This record gives sequence, C-alpha cells and structure tokens, in this order.
Amino acid sequence: MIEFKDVEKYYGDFHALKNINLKVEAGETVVLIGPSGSGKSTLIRTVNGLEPIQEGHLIVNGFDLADSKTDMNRIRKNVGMVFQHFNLYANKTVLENIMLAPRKVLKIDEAENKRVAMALLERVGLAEKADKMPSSLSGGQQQRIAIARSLAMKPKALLFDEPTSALDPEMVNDVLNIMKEIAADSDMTTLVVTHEMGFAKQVADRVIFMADGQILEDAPTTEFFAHPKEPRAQKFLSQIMH
Ligand SMILES: Nc1ncnc2c1ncn2[C@@H]1O[C@H](COP(=O)(O)OP(=O)(O)OP(=O)(O)O)[C@@H](O)[C@H]1O
Repeated sequence: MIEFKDVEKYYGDFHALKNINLKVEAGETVVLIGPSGSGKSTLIRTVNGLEPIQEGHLIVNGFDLADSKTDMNRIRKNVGMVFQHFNLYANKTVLENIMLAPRKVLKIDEAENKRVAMALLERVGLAEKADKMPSSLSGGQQQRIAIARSLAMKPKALLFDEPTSALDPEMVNDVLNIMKEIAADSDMTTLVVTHEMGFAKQVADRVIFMADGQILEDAPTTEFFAHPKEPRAQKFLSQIMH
C-alpha cells in the first residue's frame, strides 16, 4: 500500500528525512515513535503529499508521489489524515463537516451521504451532536468527529499525527478506543504517530523508531518492546515508560 524507496526530504537546507526505506502492507497497523523533532510527522505527511519529497520514490496505492504526473487528489481520496488539532471547519455543523468531502469529491447522492454520515456519528458515539458547531464540543469529541470525517471518504489508508496529544487526559481513551477499532479493520492500512505506548503495544503490527530523520529500528511490536536493539530506542523507551 505504501512504499518508501531511498526517500530524502529537505526543508530548505535542513535534511529532515534521511534514506527512508519502509514498506507498509495493505491492512497493516504501523506505529511511529521517537524523540521530538525526529521526523515522524514529516514522514507521515509525505504519504498524502502534504510534504513533497526531494529524492527517492514513494509509492502510495500504486502511484509514485515523486512522479509529477501523479494526481495528488486521487492519492488524498484514498489516504485520510487525522491531525493533532482536529482541523474541523469551524463555520460548519458537525454533520456538514462529515458530508462536505463525500459530496464534493465523491459526488455521492445527498440522502446516502447523510445516511453514511449519521452512521459514522453513531459509530463514534456522537449522533446527538450532528447539528452542533465544532466549537461547542470538547477536544475529544472534536477529534472523534475528525475521525468520522476521514472515514466518510472510505479511505484505503488513514494517517494519524499525534491525535491524542492535544487532549485532556480524560478524553484520550475515547479517541484511542475508536482508533483501536479502525486498526483492527483488516482492510484499513493505518499509520500512527503517537506517544501512547499502551496503544502501540495493543494494536500495532510493527513499530518504527525514528531519530534524527532516520529509521533506526523497524520491528514487530512484541519484539520491539521486549528487546529493542538500538541503544537510542532502549533509552527512549526507558524514559517514556517511567
Ligand atoms: N515546515 C517546516 N520547515 C522547516 N523545518 C521543519 C518544518 N517542519 C518540521 N521541520 C523540522 O523538521 C524536523 C522534524 O520535524 P517533525 O515535526 O517531523 O518531527 P516529529 O518527530 O514529528 O516531532 P514531534 O514529536 O515534536 O512532533 C524538526 O527539526 C523540525 O523543526
């Protein structure tokens, strides 16, 4: 579903991603961890073209993002993204937030669009908020709406960029529980940047450890947490687990 081949990414002179090679199979759940500034957000933002790469190849759903002929709209249709700060449309109701992209991009029938949107709101436990404005909801509720909005596009892959780090602690589990359900869906490819190690342990098929723009370790979850090989991963885990 997603393959990085010798990818290099720069912000001006700053080398943000260094020789990234990574393959994520369809249906896999991969968690990216690592110290602040190691390039985790940058890496997942390249997958739906939010950040361009400068060298190498990045194949998403069969299309190379390094190829100027690749249609980014087509990529974004299949690859949803959930951000740390929700990014809901402030001047639209919860229901409109969810219905907008399917209407504009997928051009689906209005009644069907509403039916799907309401079903998604049920799924995230917020059907009664359909006609509210996002600003009247808590952060955790807004994030659940943002997830429902992504799912409405029926993406093949979902990218989560620290989706719980802006939330009050009591809101975190509601969001993680929905993410766990999504991760368990064997058709959905899920890439998650998070500091929630419990979540990583429970749902990730693999853990990627990054530092200084490089992937230092890429291992099955149980193996990674039981025996991290890289000294920097060992140090990171010992700091974060206390
Ligand atoms: N738009 C940008 N312009 C210039 N430098 C940037 C930009 N975005 C990120 N960087 C730099 O790239 C490096 C990697 O940032 P990135 O946000 O990908 O790290 P991260 O591992 O996700 O960190 P965190 O856990 O703190 O979110 C950092 O040094 C950051 O300052």
